[in-house]
Amino acid sequence: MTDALWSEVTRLTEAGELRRLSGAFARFCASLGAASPAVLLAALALSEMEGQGHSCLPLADLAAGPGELLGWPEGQWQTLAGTAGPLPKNAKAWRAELGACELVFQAGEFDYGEPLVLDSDRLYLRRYWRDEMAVADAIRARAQDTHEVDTPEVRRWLDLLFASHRAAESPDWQKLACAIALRGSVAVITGGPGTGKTYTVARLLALLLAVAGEDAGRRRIALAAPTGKAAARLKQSIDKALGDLAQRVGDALPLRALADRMGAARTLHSLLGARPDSRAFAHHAGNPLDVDVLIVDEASMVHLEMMAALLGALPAGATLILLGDKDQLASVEAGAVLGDLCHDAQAGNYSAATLAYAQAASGEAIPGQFSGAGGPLAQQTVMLRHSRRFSGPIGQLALAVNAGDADAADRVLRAGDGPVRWMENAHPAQAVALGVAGYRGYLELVKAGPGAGIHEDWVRQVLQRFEAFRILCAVREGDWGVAGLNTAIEEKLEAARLIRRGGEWYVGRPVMVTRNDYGTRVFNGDIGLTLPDPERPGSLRVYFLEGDAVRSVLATRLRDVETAYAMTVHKSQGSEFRHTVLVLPQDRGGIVTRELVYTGITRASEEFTLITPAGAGLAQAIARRTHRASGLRELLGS
Ligand SMILES: Nc1ncnc2c1ncn2[C@@H]1O[C@H](COP(=O)(O)OP(=O)(O)OP(=O)(O)O)[C@@H](O)[C@H]1O
Repeated sequence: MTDALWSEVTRLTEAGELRRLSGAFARFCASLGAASPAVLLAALALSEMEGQGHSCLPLADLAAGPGELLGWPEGQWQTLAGTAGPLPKNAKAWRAELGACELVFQAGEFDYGEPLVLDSDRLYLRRYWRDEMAVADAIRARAQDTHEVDTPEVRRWLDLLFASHRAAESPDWQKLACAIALRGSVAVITGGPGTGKTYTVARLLALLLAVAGEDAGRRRIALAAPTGKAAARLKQSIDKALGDLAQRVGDALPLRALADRMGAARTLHSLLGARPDSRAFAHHAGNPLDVDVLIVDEASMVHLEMMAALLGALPAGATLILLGDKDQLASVEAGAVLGDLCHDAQAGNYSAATLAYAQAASGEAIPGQFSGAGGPLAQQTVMLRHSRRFSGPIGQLALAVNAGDADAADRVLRAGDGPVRWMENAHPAQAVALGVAGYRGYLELVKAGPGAGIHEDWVRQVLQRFEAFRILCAVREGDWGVAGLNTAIEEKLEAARLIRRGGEWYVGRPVMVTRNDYGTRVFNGDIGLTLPDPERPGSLRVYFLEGDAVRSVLATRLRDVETAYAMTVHKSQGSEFRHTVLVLPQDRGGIVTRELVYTGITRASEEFTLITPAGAGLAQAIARRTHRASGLRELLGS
């Protein structure tokens, strides 16, 4: 009876329409025991959903046909579903069908370790269900764990710490964020670029120190981020903010000692103790992290499994502060954790108790429009709403895109002066020419060599110049994608005699690491430049910049890398470039979304160029939201 289904699965797999893994998973389910073709079809769809970052398959989507959600061509789901015989007609009927199957675990039943889990009206792969439950339970428990605060004392400190400026917004959400974070064991501070997340968190650290009294010197504070670059950036900005603050508060608080004691910011992988060839980390509930306060930046990049591992490894008494921009693209892997956690961030939905506490502790009154009946996490979440370094045309464009206002975005793009440019109806050659011009600066410095100067200083300068410009793509394949542009840019750079390729590795080649390698300590997403090894003439090393520190690995030791003149917007998260060029492909439906365009724009600090071919459908892209199915919001009770 399942023959028709398997032959359609084979056909779709061979046509590249279906992941090989999904077919294999469905067959694995079939091998475990009696499962109807309908259940096998659901397992197949669930695996495809996972491949696209969804943590579950809502039964309503299954009943309606998840073809659109999966971005499948019209009719493809119907054809596949047709081979599975008559299917349950609605979510309720699917629930009954799946609930009766011995491959499906339901809460309350004896757990045989079935591969599929049905929770409420969502179907999960067991691993994602376990992670989602773990994240929801841990966050809920932490959000409810608020403690008594000496509000007059906190107010005095906040007035001192925020004394040097007039708030750019009313109420002063930065001050409120400190007060709210102080009382709990979790806080989420979200905001767009330049809204002062790190500025705020530096003051929060000072506040924690101030109220810790005699314990202050013993508080262990750790900084972390999903990538090495983001971690280095976090440390740099916190150090700077603490340094500025120290100058002002003088001896009132030992802030310099605090900065020294914090040590370097680490990647989440390294903080948790990632081990080669294992998904398990050295730190977990049985061997928790040795921290009192953990600050995680760029939290939008943290996927579900990582968040579950992080929360599992955090001691109960420690405080977790998550920083990030909820409107950026979600993590590459499954989940949209920050987005889910920030469900109430825009509206606030603060309870009367939160409003009263926040006013007493900060002196700031949260306007009535932000009051509501949000769950426990909403009470511990603050959105910073005013950007300080992003107010010009780039900021206006980002705001317009984020608000879904295609007309406003169009106006900024067409103004045609200043730092924003739109090359419309363009040809890929124009993106290539821009690339050659943009990369010329660092390649000329490479050609000039270190001269009589210090090799490391030259390397740092070259890397900094390379970091000033980047081409970002929405897709990997095709003339408008990473692969096509990298090839074309390399050819043109060679023709312009800016590079000389003798083989795969050549002087000046920028590379991106595509897989974690614990042996060489390079991680997925790290970007480095290939330059001569000063110790061994004729051999090449790849140099990575982390903050101001330079690290290098012998080029031949790097296995999983790709050339990185152009890279995907996804991989650019956590980085910022002086001039960012965003290349969008022809609209093929589904790929280019509002979050992708917003993330691309917000990578630019001084100059932004958009390049689109005819028929790019920018307005449609801005209207299209990324949707990731997940049960986290419901599980959190918000
Ligand atoms: N209340 C404030 N008063 C004065 N300057 C501020 C204030 N808040 C932020 N700034 C300044 O604005 C700039 C951006 O702040 P910050 O780096 O903390 O933002 P961010 O939200 O962390 O940005 P990103 O998302 O890019 O990391 C910094 O130069 C910071 O010193």
